[in-house]
Amino acid sequence: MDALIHARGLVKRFDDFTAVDGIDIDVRRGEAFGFLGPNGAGKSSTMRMIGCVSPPTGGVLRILGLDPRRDGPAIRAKLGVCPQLDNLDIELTVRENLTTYARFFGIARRVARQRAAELLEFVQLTERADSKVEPLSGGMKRRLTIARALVNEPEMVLLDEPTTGLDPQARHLVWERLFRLKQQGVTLVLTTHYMDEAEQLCDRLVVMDGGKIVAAGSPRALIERYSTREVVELRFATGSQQAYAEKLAGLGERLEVLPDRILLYVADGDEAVAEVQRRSLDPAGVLVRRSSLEDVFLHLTGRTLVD
Ligand SMILES: Nc1ncnc2c1ncn2[C@@H]1O[C@H](COP(=O)(O)OP(=O)(O)OP(=O)(O)O)[C@@H](O)[C@H]1O
Repeated sequence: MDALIHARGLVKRFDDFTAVDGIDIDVRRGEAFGFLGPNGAGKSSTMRMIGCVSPPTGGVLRILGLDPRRDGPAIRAKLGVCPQLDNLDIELTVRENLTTYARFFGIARRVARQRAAELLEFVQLTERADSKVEPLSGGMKRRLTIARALVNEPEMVLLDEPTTGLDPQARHLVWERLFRLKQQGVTLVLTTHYMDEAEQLCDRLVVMDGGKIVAAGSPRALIERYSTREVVELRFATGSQQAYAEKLAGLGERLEVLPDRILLYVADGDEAVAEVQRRSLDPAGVLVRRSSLEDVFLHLTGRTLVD
């Protein structure tokens, strides 16, 4: 197996706090690999170790077959990094952000200009090439940061929460570009706390919580293993959720009581709704949907991903 990232028992400690608590991962060439988890799960700390900007405290870590403790500069030269917060140079134009960055990699000026033009086309910013960065929308800045991460034609691109803070339309544009990169065979490694992002983009992912991996696999395999086919969401206008939960006993495989709704895990949602009606429960709101990674996370940790 051609593992671009190989980690065994990887640990990151800050003083006496353990942010990453002995994780094992293998990322293969050409796949999109995700770290899914809530804030503070240890995703960014892991990414920073992979990006060779933060040394591991313990365990084994190999990136592109090299040792980050010894070969940091050589590894970084082959990576594209899209950090959680855009750190573009706001005094430069859109194009200059790419050409200037290219110089850090020793790319000749003429090649850099050509590559910048191609990348701006790719991220659909050609028309803004000569404008300053400041007035760009959040989505445009994100796309420019992604373009910048591609300047050195990296073997692997690291994206820390690529669409956090973007509106739905801007998120879709970013997803679409990342999907295109994936189709071109670029290995993508991303962190996210959005289950839909993980489902859309990742071939395989690990679910992290409290510095540990609590589950690993493809989105589909995780849903099949840890959830049911459908979920019925019930909202009750009055009375205690717990009292309703008791009346729903025996319905479906599993039941979760959240502060604002009850989730019923079932094979057939419509059948379950009919049974709810037979029991004269009369919920104020009913929604039948397919299981998602959110349900996997809830099942594994007892908490929702985004509170
Ligand atoms: N430099 C640091 N010093 C001390 N603690 C840190 C440091 N960096 C991160 N942590 C702590 O480690 C834990 C994991 O943080 P990390 O940023 O890796 O989580 P995350 O899953 O990426 O969450 P987020 O979505 O907020 O970035 C957090 O509790 C955080 O406060």
